[in-house]
Amino acid sequence: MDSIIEDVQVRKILDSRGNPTVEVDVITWNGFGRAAAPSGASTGSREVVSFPEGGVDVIVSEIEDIIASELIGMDAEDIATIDEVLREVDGTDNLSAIGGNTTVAVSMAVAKAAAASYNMPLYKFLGGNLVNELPFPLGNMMNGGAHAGVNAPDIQEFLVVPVGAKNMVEAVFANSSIHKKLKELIQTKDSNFTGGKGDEGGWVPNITNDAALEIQAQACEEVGDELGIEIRPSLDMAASELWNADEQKYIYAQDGIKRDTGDQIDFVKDIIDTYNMFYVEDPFDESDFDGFAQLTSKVGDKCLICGDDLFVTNKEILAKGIEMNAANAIIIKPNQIGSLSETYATVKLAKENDIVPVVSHRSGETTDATIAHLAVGFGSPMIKTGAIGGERIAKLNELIRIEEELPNPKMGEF
Ligand SMILES: O=C(O)[C@@H](CO)OP(=O)(O)O
Ligand SMILES: [Mg+2]
Repeated sequence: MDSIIEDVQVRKILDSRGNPTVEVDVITWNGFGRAAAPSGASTGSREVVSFPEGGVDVIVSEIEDIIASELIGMDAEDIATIDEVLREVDGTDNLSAIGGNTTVAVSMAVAKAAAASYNMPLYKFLGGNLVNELPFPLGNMMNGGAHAGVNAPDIQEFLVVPVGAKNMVEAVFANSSIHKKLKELIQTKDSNFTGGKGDEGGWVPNITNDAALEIQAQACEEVGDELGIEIRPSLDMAASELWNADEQKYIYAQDGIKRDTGDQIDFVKDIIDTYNMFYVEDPFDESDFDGFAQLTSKVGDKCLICGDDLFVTNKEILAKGIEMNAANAIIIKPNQIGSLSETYATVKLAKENDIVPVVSHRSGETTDATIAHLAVGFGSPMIKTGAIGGERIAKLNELIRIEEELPNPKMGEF
């Protein structure tokens, strides 16, 4: 009774890039849940479609009523059934009729309303009373590729993980210290640096990939020494954006270099060895399971090789990756698959097969902090959600609050 849905409301709001997105309110007899959907820039081709034709306006003017009439009277606790109803309402495989961003925002708002109906935080509603692990923040420090301008490095994201942090507060502030340190270090390499930032709050320097890798490592070492904790460099190469299918090469425009798959394997392996990388995401094109598998077999014992565009949070595609030993980590973005229950199914399969699930933001975000709760509730040892900027700190600060609430908090285990 407490969690019976009484109303569903959809509105158009801004995302961090100034684009429209959907926010959904779900009202139950005794609760209320609100969630907003993010948007990607370097999207995987097998992701569900974010918005229907006509965009957010059509969702508000036409789809809201259809969803509300289906969901009113249902029990918000029954998330999986509600997610099925949303898929039925849509009727397509890729959610193009009502949009994966619509379904995911409804799905997350339903879960939050169910939790609120019983006066519970979402992480506890999803994970139970015994969850006590917090995710290490994978923080974005410098941006290139599709998240930055023409003169930036080709590698999309230069990230760090404060693997030695003993708690969330220490981890979050270690990342912000690295961010500050990098501003100084960029200035030594790029005298025209304006302090400009990319879509996720990382700096956008006009320097080569090599120079960026060097100062990333230097910042980790210097700040790590100052704070007395180990901080490791990481990357999201978003290599689908670099792959030219006609030439069968990865194009590094900033460096004027083209690499075939063999060169790319050597290049990435060399970076991992040289800089002691903790984590490398999407080092190959989204269709190249074989390239992923080759790299994972070479370095998977010492580095997380993570599939984002490769797996698009899709359980069936992950199953193929598991069979091929393509990766040992997976990015978890609810709006790639369109619902909370399908997101959970993918996380579960990953964990059962020792694949590290990394709950993640998108490059276009809102101040919605739901993914902080998903990371804790699903027991994800790492969360990728930037380092600074309002829409990024919304999640990090929520994790600080969750740490304070937990009776026995500890950092996650890999
Ligand atoms: O590639 C990525 O991992 C993400 C988030 O960092 O970017 P986007 O949301 O543009 O896909
Ligand atoms: Mg990625």
